[in-house]
Amino acid sequence: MLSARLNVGRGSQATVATPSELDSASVAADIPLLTYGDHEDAGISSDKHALIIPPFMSRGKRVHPMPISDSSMPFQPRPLDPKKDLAVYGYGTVAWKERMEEWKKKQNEKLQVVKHQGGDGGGNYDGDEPDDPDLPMMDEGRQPLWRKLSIPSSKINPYRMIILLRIVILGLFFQYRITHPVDNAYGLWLTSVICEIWFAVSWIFDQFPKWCPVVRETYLDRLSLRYEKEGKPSELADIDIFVSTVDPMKEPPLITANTVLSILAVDYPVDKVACYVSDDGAAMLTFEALSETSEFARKWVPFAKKFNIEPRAPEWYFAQKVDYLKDKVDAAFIRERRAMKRDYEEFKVRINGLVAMAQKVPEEGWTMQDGTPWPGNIVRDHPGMIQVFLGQNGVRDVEGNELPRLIYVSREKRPGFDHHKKAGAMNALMRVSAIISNAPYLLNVDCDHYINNSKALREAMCFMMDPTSGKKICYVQFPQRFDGIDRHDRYSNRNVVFFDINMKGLDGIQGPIYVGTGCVFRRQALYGYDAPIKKKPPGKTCNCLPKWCCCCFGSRKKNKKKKSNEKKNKNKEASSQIYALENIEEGIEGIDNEKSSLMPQIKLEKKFGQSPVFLASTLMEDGGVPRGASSASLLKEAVHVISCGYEDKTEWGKEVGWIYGSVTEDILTGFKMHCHGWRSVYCIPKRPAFKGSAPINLSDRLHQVLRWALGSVEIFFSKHCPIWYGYGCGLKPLERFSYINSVVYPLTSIPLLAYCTLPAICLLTGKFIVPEISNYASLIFIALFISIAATGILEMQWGHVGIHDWWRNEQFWVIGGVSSHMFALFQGLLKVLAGVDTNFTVTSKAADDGGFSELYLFKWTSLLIPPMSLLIINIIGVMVGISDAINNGYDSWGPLFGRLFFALWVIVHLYPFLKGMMGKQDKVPTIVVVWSILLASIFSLLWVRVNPFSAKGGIVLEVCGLNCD
Ligand SMILES: O=c1ccn([C@@H]2O[C@H](COP(=O)(O)OP(=O)(O)O[C@H]3O[C@H](CO)[C@@H](O)[C@H](O)[C@H]3O)[C@@H](O)[C@H]2O)c(=O)[nH]1
Ligand SMILES: [Mn+2]
Repeated sequence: MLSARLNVGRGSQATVATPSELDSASVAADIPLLTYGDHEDAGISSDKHALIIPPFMSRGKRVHPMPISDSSMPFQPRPLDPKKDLAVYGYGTVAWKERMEEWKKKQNEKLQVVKHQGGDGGGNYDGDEPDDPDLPMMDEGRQPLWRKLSIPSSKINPYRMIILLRIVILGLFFQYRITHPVDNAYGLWLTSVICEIWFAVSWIFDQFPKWCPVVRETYLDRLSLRYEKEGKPSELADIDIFVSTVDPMKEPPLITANTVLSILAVDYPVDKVACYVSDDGAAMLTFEALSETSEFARKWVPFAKKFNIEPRAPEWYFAQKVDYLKDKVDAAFIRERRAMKRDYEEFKVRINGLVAMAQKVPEEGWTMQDGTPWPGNIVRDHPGMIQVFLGQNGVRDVEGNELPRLIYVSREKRPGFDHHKKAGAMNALMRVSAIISNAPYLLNVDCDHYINNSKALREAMCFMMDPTSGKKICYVQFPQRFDGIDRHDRYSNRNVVFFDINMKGLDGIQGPIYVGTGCVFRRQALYGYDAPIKKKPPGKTCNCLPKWCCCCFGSRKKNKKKKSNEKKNKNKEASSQIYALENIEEGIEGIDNEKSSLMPQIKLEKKFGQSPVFLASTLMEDGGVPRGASSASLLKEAVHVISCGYEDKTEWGKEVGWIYGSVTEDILTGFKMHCHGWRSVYCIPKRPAFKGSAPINLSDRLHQVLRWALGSVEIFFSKHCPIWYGYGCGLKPLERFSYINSVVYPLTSIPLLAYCTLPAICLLTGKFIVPEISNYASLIFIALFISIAATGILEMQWGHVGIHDWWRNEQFWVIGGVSSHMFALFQGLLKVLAGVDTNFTVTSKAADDGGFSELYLFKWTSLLIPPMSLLIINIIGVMVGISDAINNGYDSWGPLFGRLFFALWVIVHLYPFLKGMMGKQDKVPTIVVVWSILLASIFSLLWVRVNPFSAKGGIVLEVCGLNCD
């Protein structure tokens, strides 16, 4: 039996025993399983073996040496990277080549008559993107890695025309509305006009960011030609991938495991991928499941790569049907697929076994295999934990190939500290990854968002690594796509209108907003730096000009920096010198404002916190791990940077990393970057890059929308409100419009609620919000109606959105508006006025996908009251109106028509809600009925009292009585 040492905080050490099946031959000594504790602990360095964190398999079939080597050796965690190491030996080669390529490209561009196809009204917002589709270049590898496709002018120009027309019509409409008050229903008229003005304003904010939509096309083959030259190691950049998970009960480990497997099997050089899993729940279940996953990955990854399968998340892969007869699949594949399926099934059984075991927590908490208690037993009060499950040196898959790294991280939690939910978790991962792998790019995904297109990372790299435009890009956002949504998408979970229309529009301005998952970042952009200033036109040779001019060649700067790093390859103590030198260089080269002022170490510490290793890593724009630090200190450092107090008095969450202060940390984080002048890019590969799950029952969906809206309200009331924040910085006006739209939309719930109540009031009182309509007025109304429909239709056309998706979106806009958004508004106000904290209710991700039983699941929530009440009073209104008309004869049908139309508009929008309420059993839960009838009847009675419509009052109650049982 082998025992492994556990690094414990507060000076003690414990030993963890792993099962006896451990292959002892592969391990020479005690190996720590899990690193945790606080920074002050010096225990690590006292034990030589503790310097080695093994990527181990807890059920222990194999133990592998750790990529972080012994302290006596210079720290060298990865094999030579040709791009970086070339820089060390002869800096000239790469940079020179790039310059040549750039020069040639520009020459070619000059020769070309640049055709601007279609819709240049919006034109090219940022000058130097490669816009020309077909430069006849000789070498495919030198061509741009992507190009922008404008929407054909035949589609976009009519769209713009209609928008302008709609503005004119709106103007006429308001002129009429304001000059024609309704004398006998002044209140109704005023309310409706105020609502309409609000709708018009919010329409403007929503509409204009869609003025110039673009889509983009990537060229993966060119990326490959450029950076993966034959016979040479790949020059693609490293990527650290972050997976966040918090509650293994709501986020089943099998789902997280699938996401992790899809990451480990991604089509990218293995030594350039590191997967970090953040466990905010400090759950031993997650830990154990990950351990199983790393073992299963050794079979899964080679299989997935060998047969080039898609998607590389086994659950979803095996859910696909393969027609063995149709596609002439080869026998080896069939055999191996079958075997793999069996293996996966066994894996699932093991995971489910773990889940079953985790259902009942033992009284004394969880115990690890050696009998020591699991450090995360108290979820709110536990040390930081790090475990490297897979590393690169020595960890092999069953075919003997290397695997990407897999690292479990659970940041320290102590009572009395604000952990900042997901944003805090992401920031902790950012620091750990900076110390362990420090890739220049990061990808973050929710635990349920697996990689559906194994080339997704390459897609992102086409933008990020593009020599001309890449440097300005802070992130590449992919649309969120979903599995397991009912065919009708009843609650508009797919969000197609947002992902296929709004986001494409934003891509034509300054880039899509960040949506929290499926997004590849430039690490430097997350560090709160400004975007690089626009390059000077090439042609000037840098060689003959003073050094400060060299900012036109970022690559040179970096290589220089590498060089200086290389030389000072000593140890941590010498690192302060590195900063000084780095900073001098930065200062001279003046690449960005913040770094340009000589930034002494103290200043850096104030910004990033007190970790010399981390500070050093931030200065390496090209990534890579600072040399000269011992692995002991790195290990200590990694645990140190995930400690609770680390962010105290730093800029984390304020200017650096994921930004705090809102449960929708995503909007805020992206917003900050755009304010720093960065541009983002929207990438929609043909095969969706990522797929996730969405809440499919009504209550969960409403709660999700509530959280989003609450996040927006939080931003609205914060200093980061886009209405006031960040003028005079890099944020473009139309981009600002969109951010304003994304934080004010919950306010629309108030006028929306009023507007949905109006038709019922009108029907009950026999009054209306418009006076007797003239011909002119009806013309305007019809024109407005048509222009609204036309913008919708044209939008659907250029966005390739179906009418069904569009309609669902409209419906859910009303449903969510009158329930979730309104509650969010009040919760947000409570937070501002009374300091009541908001919490992040995680949505449950269903582990089994069959049958949509979830769809019909009914969970009571007060969110259901307002839409239900609206529905009831409008139905009552319609009945009263009709019976009234029947009583009063033919004449009263004319005026009734407008009111009925208005009420039916509300009812059809709320229809999916009604269906959701019915559940499967066609029965509305009693509590909802009671509440809604109560509200609706109080309301109706009030109206009966208030106005002399009393003759029909009896009918109100009668109808109600008939209707409601
Ligand atoms: O304290 C927390 C709370 C949540 N999460 C993670 O945050 C992610 C998103 O949670 P989920 O409940 O799935 O929220 P959704 O509404 O589905 O998520 C969308 O909206 C969120 C903002 O509200 C974004 O953070 C997400 O990336 C985006 O997919 C999950 O991976 C969680 O594990 C944490 O890591 N720590
Ligand atoms: Mn989710």
